[in-house]
Amino acid sequence: MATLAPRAFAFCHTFGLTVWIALVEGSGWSLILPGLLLLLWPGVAYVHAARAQHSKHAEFKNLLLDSLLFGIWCSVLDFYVLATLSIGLACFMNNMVVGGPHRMLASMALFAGGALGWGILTGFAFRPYVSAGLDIYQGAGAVVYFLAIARVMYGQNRQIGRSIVEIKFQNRVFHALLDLGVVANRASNIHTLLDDSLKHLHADFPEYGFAVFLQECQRPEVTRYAAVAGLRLDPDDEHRLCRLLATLHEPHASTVKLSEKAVGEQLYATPMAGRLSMYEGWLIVRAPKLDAALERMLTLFVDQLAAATENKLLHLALKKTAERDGLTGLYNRGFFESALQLSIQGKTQSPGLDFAVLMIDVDGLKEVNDRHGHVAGDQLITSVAERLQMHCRASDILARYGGDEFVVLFPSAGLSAANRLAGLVRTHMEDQRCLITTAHGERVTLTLRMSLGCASSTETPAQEVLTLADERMYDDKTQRRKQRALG
Ligand SMILES: Nc1nc2c(ncn2[C@@H]2O[C@H](COP(=O)(O)OP(=O)(O)OP(=O)(O)O)[C@@H](O)[C@H]2O)c(=O)[nH]1
Repeated sequence: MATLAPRAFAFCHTFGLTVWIALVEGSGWSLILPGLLLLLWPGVAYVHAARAQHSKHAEFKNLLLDSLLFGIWCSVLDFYVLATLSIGLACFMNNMVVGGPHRMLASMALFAGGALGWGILTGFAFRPYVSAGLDIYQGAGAVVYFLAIARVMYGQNRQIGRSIVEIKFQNRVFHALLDLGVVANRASNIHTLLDDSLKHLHADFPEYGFAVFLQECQRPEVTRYAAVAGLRLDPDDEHRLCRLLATLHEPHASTVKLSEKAVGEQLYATPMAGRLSMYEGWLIVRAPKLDAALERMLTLFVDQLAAATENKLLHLALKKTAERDGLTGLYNRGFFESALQLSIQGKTQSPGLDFAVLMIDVDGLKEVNDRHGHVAGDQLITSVAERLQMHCRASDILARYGGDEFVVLFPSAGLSAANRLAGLVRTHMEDQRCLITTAHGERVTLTLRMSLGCASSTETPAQEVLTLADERMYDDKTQRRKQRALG
């Protein structure tokens, strides 16, 4: 399509040449009438290329047909030498540009074939020179034609340059989106997810600065999560920005320009607009200006970030429900049993790898429930859980095993670790006072009493460690009951 104008010029110019020669020779309409057919070809070629499924291929074919037609026409014009040279050169060059040496050779063959074929059909006639005026006409036409072709090539080169820039940008966007997916999968919580996502975005697009804020839907003034990368925001700036975003709480569909006065930098905010169930999210970007490409990119990032955050929130909630006890927040029995199975397997595979268990039972919960109600019983359980948690180390697995039973697994420690914790519980919790509020609002002080049982894989086969700890805990309980009865 781009070559329509140069091609139309070339054929019109050749028609002019034909008329000139016809007038000089006096051959009149016998040359001019067939020459008129030449004028039709650029239009036919254009329609052919425009309607073809692959218009580029159709245009390349048209360039080959140009060679054949011009070969015939050079023969018709008795091989007027300047025309033959310039027209032939134009055909070869055009084909070389679009298809390399092979296509140029094909163009040469068609040009020569057209010229020879027509010569054989009509008898060869040679008239290499007509007049100086015609030479000037032909020379000027050739210059205009080659310059017009150069202009077409310049336009196409610029377009290619622009396309390359756009493709590179889209490539970066694509890579950044992939990065976000990987980061989201790896992150163990929302803070890490947002921090790492923004770090990757900033590494992929160092020319922009990014920030993300998740505000509670019901209370937009409360920002629950925030992450920043490549922005110079001090805590005051962050607060100002959060307040500004809270005022934009009405759902926005697209990116909004934020007031420069707020943080001293030109920032744009793209909303996550309903993509998160519990939060209103904003992706902030520092950019010199907002154009269509940047806005498209921000929408993609926001989609990806919102989907990753929502998935992570759901995943964490599910994990919590599956692993944690609803009342105390400690691990539940299911999680403890899976962890215990791993320890048992570990002991089978590496006999030197010991583990230990401590069982803890709160004495008198039934009485608390009966006397003060279940709310008070719940408070007692929660209070014990919190105190136990304080004495456990990060590697200990503390779980609520039953109503008033707690259990601690020491996955890679022996009996001494279990005894150490049992000692701490006896010293710091036994006989401690625990303040609870009954269902009727009365404040009651209870004394904490607990029965304990420790066992380790150095004492009994791995599968029986928990049973042994349980038996020891009941022995302890029986002992304590006897002592209390005596006391
Ligand atoms: N408030 C409350 N009570 C619970 C919960 N789970 C179990 N219980 C109650 O805890 C009591 C446990 O009874 P027992 O095993 O006899 O406990 P205890 O009274 O401490 O007696 P010993 O453990 O034998 O000293 C039962 O009354 C259960 O109904 C809970 O989540 N909240």
